[in-house]
Amino acid sequence: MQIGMIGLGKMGGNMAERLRRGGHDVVGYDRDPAISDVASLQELVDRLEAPRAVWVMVPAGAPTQATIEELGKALSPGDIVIDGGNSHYVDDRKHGEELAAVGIGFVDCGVSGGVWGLENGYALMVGGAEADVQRLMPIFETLKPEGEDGFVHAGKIGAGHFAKMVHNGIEYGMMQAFAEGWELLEASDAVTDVPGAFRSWRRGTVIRSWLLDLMVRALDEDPDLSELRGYAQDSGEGRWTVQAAVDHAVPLPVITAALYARFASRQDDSPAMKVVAALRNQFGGHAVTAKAGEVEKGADSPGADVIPPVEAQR
Ligand SMILES: O=C(O)[C@H](O)[C@@H](O)[C@H](O)[C@H](O)COP(=O)(O)O
Repeated sequence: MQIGMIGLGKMGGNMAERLRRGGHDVVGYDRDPAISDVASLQELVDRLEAPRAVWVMVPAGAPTQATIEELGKALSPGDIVIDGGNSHYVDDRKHGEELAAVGIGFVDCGVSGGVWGLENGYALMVGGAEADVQRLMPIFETLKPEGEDGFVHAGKIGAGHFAKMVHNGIEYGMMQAFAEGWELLEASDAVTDVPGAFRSWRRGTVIRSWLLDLMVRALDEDPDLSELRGYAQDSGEGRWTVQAAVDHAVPLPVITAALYARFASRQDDSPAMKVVAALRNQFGGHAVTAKAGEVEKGADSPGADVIPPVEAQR
């Protein structure tokens, strides 16, 4: 079928390519004229036959909001907008209502698979009215991985991004568990081949998974990850997962800790731990470490209350 794709970056560009390979007629628009098929969003709309389907694949937040507002003015009743970015499900409800007011359908679609999706297919989590989703099935069929799984019509508008948000929360927790296991193996001298241990877990174990495969790939490229800084960004989905958990009073200790570990990774020096050190010094005279890195003496001798690693105690 014919579809417009707005945003031809590493996700939208690859999705447009997968759709073309699947026989669809894709008209792509990007702010970068070098990769765009048309000069403007209006030209994209003019090039599509009504009733149109336009897939928005731009960063969540203000860029998605601005694009949907523009489409609300340029499209006609009966057309459908699909938001395939990592939008907050709360925004979907607002976008759905705004477009419905001018007769335009709206479907939210959480997309997983990253840069591997072009070849492997993208897992799709869709929210919207049954009739709109059915109309878009040829597109979803081409984008999704081959076989039965990799697609869900999760519920009404917002459900697709809600499902993707929870998926990402799980992603945070799983990645953090691999990360902590790796740090412990590296800290101890018990296992002399740490990349080998991870590689061995890819077959037969309970924790074999794509994330484990990617971990092995990263260790193949840089066996002790010495090229990287321990600094992890986040793009919002983990925060929204924790916020939703608070709204529903659902305990989410693992995902919350994984999110906070990312925040901690961005601090060169922890303000909170300064307070802990200062209070230990105040009430117990325990040693503190000065900014320059020298140990300042408290009532204890420096390091007296530091428990040595188990290996050193033997
Ligand atoms: O399923 C996926 O393909 C990923 O989850 C993808 O959507 C993206 O890599 C994350 O959104 C990154 O999220 P953070 O920047 O929050 O780690």
